Amino acid sequence: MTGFERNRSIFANKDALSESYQPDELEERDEEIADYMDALQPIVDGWEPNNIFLYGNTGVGKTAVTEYLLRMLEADVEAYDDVALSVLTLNCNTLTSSYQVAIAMVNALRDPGDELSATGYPQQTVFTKLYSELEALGGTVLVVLDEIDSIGDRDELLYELPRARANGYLEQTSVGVIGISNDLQFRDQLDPRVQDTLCERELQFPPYEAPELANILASRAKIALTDDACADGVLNLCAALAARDSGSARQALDLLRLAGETAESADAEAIEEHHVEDARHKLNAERVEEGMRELTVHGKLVLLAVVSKEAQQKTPCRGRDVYEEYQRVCDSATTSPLVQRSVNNHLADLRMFGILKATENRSGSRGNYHSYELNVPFRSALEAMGDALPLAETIEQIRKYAKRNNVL
Ligand SMILES: Nc1ncnc2c1ncn2[C@@H]1O[C@H](COP(=O)(O)OP(=O)(O)OP(=O)(O)O)[C@@H](O)[C@H]1O
Repeated sequence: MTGFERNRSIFANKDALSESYQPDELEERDEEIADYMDALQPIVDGWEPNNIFLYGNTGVGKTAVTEYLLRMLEADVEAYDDVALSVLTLNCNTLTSSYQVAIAMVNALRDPGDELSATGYPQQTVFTKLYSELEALGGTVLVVLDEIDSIGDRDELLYELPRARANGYLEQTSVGVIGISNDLQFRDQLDPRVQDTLCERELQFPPYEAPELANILASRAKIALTDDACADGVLNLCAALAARDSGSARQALDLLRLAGETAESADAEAIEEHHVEDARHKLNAERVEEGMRELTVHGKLVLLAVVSKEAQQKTPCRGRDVYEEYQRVCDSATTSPLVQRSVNNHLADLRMFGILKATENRSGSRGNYHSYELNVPFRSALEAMGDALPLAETIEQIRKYAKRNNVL
């Protein structure tokens, strides 16, 4: 066995393709940056900050542009003695109510050891503690709430925080909230009063198109890859695939990184288009597997029933056939089955997640019904279920059927 040896044939700085990397320059967002700067301008002028709501699909640069502009803003306001700016950034992805967000804000502002516990206070008490932490800061405080939609409809803080000064809770401090979301419906679901304050300035980031993604990739590849590490057409292919699927720069960068890793482990001298294709398959499979692992136990058992029907080459099949198979699967898992209506709900969810495909059939006077089949590769579904369910024997049986029927 040979030992470890540094490999720098493809990557010069692989970290430049990672999620945590902060690029010095942002490509293709000049217009959005200009609007964003305009919305932040009152802070530099010494006035009350705007509240800003920023939305757009995943991976379109909302966080990257926000971090870039706030770094710039913090540096530039140093020139003005009458502006004291503090920025408090919070990712709300695990915080599902105003209460939890307020606790997290207080704790981010307090010294270690002096934090609030996560439960046990009336909400208004937590808000009062938050106001006193904010008041102690003085000046302008920008509160950035990324993934703000996680807060759901328990959104009182989003109403109260921007009005804290007007309502007399703060005297020395002005608060501006920047809410960031990739849930396009969140804004519309907000209480109209919250909408009015929070969405004082709205910025929308559209998905990237292929030529824009190609430029983003080219500027990142200069830092991340060695010279000649990319065959002609590779960056354009990554850009085209990501543009067609999501318009996400994250997806384009992930594709390039994974294609580079594939090329590296094959000892290739450069990344070729077929490495990108391999990377795309791997990323798709990972995405589906992640989705499948997050299902509830019965969601997984319903999916396993469809996998089993597929192994027997009996798909597309009707809901009631899936239900019979599901009852057998529950039997082998020694789990009590749900009623058919609940299984139908699971089938609808699996379809919504893109794991199953359903075709509508007409059956004359008895109305329409759906036929279900897998919408993901059989092998990925079987492997994900193998990892997620303690049903080795049943899964082995399904694998045997699948082999016999050339499904696997
Ligand atoms: N215009 C750009 N120029 C350079 N890199 C970019 C640009 N836009 C996005 N990126 C890069 O793409 C990745 C994803 O961007 P970012 O995290 O800002 O997306 P997002 O819109 O906040 O997504 P999400 O809603 O999923 O959090 C990051 O690595 C970021 O550096």
